[in-house]
Amino acid sequence: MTMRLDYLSIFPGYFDVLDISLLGKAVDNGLVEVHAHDLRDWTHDRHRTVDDTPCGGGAGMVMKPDPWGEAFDGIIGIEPDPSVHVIFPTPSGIPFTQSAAQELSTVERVVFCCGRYEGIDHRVIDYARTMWTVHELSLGDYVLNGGEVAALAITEAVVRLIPGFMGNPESLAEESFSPGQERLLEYPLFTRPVSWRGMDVPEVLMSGHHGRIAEWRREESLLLTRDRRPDLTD
Ligand SMILES: Nc1ncccc1[N+](=O)[O-]
Repeated sequence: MTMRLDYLSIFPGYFDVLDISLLGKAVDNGLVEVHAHDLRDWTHDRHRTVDDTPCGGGAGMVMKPDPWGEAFDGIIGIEPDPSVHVIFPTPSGIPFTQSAAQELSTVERVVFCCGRYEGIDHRVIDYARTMWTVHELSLGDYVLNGGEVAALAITEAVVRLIPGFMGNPESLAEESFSPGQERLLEYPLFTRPVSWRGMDVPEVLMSGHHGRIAEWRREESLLLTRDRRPDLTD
């Protein structure tokens, strides 16, 4: 299965980065197909206007609905299709989690709508909900200037879970937030040299005793999670 990813933005250049590293490899081996679109291509005035002042007053500008609607018609189509997943990255969205990434890694088509300014006219989201499966997702409680960086982060979290993407699927099993791992943070990792600037790799890891190593790692995960993310332990 090839996943098709579309990105709608007034800064489509943000998505050139998808041509490099693992994501580039996924594109090369046909696991994903990436299309970035400039929202201004669906404007008709000389200034290629995509925003206007907010109804009801208030600071900043709001993205007009018309370009989005025409872009949707051109990129996705005019027929409802719940198999298309449309993602609006927004600080007012549902927190994006590894389980959401897991679910999205199985869909065939994802369209990222990257808002700028103060946001997108709400009717765009309401319209999208009548047509496709819509996700308003937040990466965290902070404000970025637009949805592009969040769309890249969500893309990376999702694409790396597509079967066949990672060389060694084993490496996915033990990560933080992996299903079946309970919800524990990953234990500290070490590699050679065994001694580095006066600091040694914990002896247990060099013992070859797999039971004790597993026990040490679980204990470290529990301590770390309790200390940094007590919310995950309840
Ligand atoms: N935090 C955010 N700020 C702006 C746009 C999107 C965001 N987010 O978390 O997805």
